[in-house]
Amino acid sequence: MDSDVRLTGKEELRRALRERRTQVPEEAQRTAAASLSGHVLSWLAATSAGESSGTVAAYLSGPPEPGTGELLPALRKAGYDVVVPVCEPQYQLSWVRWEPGVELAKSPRAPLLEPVGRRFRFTELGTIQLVVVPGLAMDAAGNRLGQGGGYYDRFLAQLHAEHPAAPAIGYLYDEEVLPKGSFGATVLDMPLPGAFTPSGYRSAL
Ligand SMILES: Nc1nc2c(c(=O)[nH]1)N(C=O)[C@@H](CNc1ccc(C(=O)N[C@@H](CCC(=O)O)C(=O)O)cc1)CN2
Ligand SMILES: Nc1ncnc2c1ncn2[C@@H]1O[C@H](COP(=O)(O)OP(=O)(O)OP(=O)(O)O)[C@@H](O)[C@H]1O
Repeated sequence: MDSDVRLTGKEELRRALRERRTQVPEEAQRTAAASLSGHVLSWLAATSAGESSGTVAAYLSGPPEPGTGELLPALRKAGYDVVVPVCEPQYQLSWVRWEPGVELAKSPRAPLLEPVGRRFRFTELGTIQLVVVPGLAMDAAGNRLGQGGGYYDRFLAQLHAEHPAAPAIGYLYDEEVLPKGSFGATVLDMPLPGAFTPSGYRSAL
């Protein structure tokens, strides 16, 4: 993970970041996923004053994303309801409850697996303690570079309008927290307050 990422156009930057993720050795992937999971659980324990209830909206990672395979069962074990996104038409997300062993099916809209089961709008989920947001990078101002669908920008705009207090935090490798201005942001981009990384929670400026 020590190769430089050239700071050029968004598409080229996405390609370089995806490529760098594919270079992370398996052992380092496992260690990173375990650290990330631990930081999310510690953050939740610290912010919810020991009350492990409510919903965490996370996602099912696919290679080469930082793994959530350890995080999701740890969240359930700690007492949270866990939901993961399903891609709907017009780049909307709905949410399905995740449990260990839940049946998965290939999304018709994205190269991803999604749980089979009842779909909820986020407004039906009760208290959202945390949204764990996927992405390829965050800059120091909290701007997020995602996969390019705009699913999370739309969702986070709706979430912010209805539940302004619900925290939405990135889930990245350390090297993906980039200097401010590393990529262009528009008014539609929803800045994050910070990101979980294997070394800990990294707050945006
Ligand atoms: N694990 C994970 N789940 C996630 C996301 C993510 O980043 N990671 N998403 C974060 O947003 C959403 C899906 N994001 C997507 C972003 C772009 C495209 C995309 O480029 N689709 C192409 C067709 C791709 C194909 O079928 O090969 C397109 O719409 O033209 C698809 C999904 C919801 N679930
Ligand atoms: N709130 C919104 N309403 C309508 N269109 C939006 C909104 N947010 C983003 N878009 C559009 O979605 C497209 C993709 O946006 P962008 O490149 O920022 O995606 P991304 O954040 O990388 O992707 P994702 O959120 O899926 O990870 C752009 O055309 C953008 O204009």
